[in-house]
This record gives sequence, structure tokens and C-alpha cells, in this order.
Amino acid sequence: MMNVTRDLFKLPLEEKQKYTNLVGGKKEYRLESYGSDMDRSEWPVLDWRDQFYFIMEAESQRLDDLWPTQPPSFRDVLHRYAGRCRELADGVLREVAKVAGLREERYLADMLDEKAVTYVGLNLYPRCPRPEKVLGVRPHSDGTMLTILLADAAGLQVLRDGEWYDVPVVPGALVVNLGDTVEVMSNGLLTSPVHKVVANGERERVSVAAFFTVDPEREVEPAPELVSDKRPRLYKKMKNSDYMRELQDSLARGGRAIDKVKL
Ligand SMILES: O=C(O)CCC(=O)C(=O)O
Ligand SMILES: [Fe+2]
Repeated sequence: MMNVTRDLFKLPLEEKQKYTNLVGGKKEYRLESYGSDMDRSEWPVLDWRDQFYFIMEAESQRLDDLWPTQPPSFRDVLHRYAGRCRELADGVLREVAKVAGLREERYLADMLDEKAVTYVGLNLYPRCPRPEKVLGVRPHSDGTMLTILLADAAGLQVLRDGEWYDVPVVPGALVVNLGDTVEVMSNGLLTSPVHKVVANGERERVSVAAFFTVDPEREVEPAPELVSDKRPRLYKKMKNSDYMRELQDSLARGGRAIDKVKL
């Protein structure tokens, strides 16, 4: 997966721009596509990365035109990677449900039904001549059930008790982040980590992020059995598609979408 992603970014710009996020060459961006950060941001500095971003699963929801056709093995490799990630997501969500004390082990895993959408982000963080001036990705948490990350270099950092910690890179290992949807459904028993990617002055970095999100029409709220007098409800209900919109706004402003649903 890492090799085809690196090869994809090495393609000539004309090839990559077939999937551009500029609509009609203008600054009206679409989310699913190839390009760099949108400069509608109120955030003063854009993210230092190039990204392909499109639907990976369910197969029936894929926009075929946005799946790169080069390098030749790309589609087949990504299709197989998607299947393996799904198995992992299912297993992790079953364990997470147990940790949260949910009676039904499949409560969270079952949220990834046929209407759930998995996006993939293929990221290139170029070597940066002034790494202290920019970030690869600004601080945020993911609006997902979980995110599965594969990266070939250090750079990811996670915030804990006000301090940033490096996430180590273990060759061939994946990093799994819980997202905001699990935080809400677990009524805050599990939290969605704030993370960022720092720019690197020495080398480029490539990463692949699989974002498992629930059906856009699904109303996300704490599991009723995790709400009690002792543990009052901490989040209000919000339709997932509305949450996704909040997320884009928060990224542009620099705040956190989850604060919008906190009671
Ligand atoms: O590239 C990475 O390691 C993480 C990227 C990320 O956090 C994101 O795209 O949401
Ligand atoms: Fe993220």
C-alpha cells in the first residue's frame, strides 16, 4: 500500500490533476479529490501536505472516476487494503465496546453497516525548508468511529494533558485512533485524541489514513445504557452529516467540532 501510494505521488502533475479539487480551475473546492488545503480557512497558515481523498468503501458508494488508474496496480492494492482495514476496524470496535462496558459486543462494530462510508486519505508531506513555520496537519480530532493510519516516518503527535507526544513509527505497524463518534457513543468513557502532524526539514513523509464514518443519516448520541444518574449524558444528539459539516467549519476556524455537541 505504501509503495503504490509513493508511486502515485511521483506521477506527473498532469496525471494527478485529473483528480483535482479545484472546480473549473477556480477556488471552489470539492472535498473528494487531489490537491492541497483549501484556503477558505481563517487559520493563518495552510497545511503543508498534498492529499488524495475519496470514498474507499462501501464498494457501491465509490465514485469510480476519483479512484486513480495509475500506477497500474493501485486500484487492486487499495481494494485489498480496504478489506483488511475493515476486518481490523471490526475487531477493534468489538474490543472497544467491551472496554466501554457495553452489553452487546457488536454495538459499535454494527454501526459500520452498508450505509456507512469509509474515506481514504493518501497524504504526501513534502520535505519542508522552514518546518518551524508550518504544520503538516493542524491540531484536530477525527469525526470518525475510528481511523487506521499507516505512515513511513515520524511526524504524528498526540495531545495529552496539554503536552504533545510523538507517536512512534514501527515499520509495518498501523496506528488506530478512536474518533469523535466513539467518544459520543461511549458517553465520554473513551476519548477521541487531538493530534497533528509536524513538518519535517529532513525528509518527506507519506501516510495512508482510512476514516471509518457512520451512515451520514444516522443520529449519533450516547448509548442509552451508558447514561445513568451517576453518569449523566454528556453529549447531545446530532445527525452525522451535520456533524461532518461542523467538522469542516471547525477545521477552518481552528476549534473542535465535538465542543458543539457537548452538554
Ligand atoms: O498523516 C497522518 O499521520 C495523520 C493525518 C490525519 O490526522 C488526518 O488526515 O486526519
Ligand atoms: Fe486526523
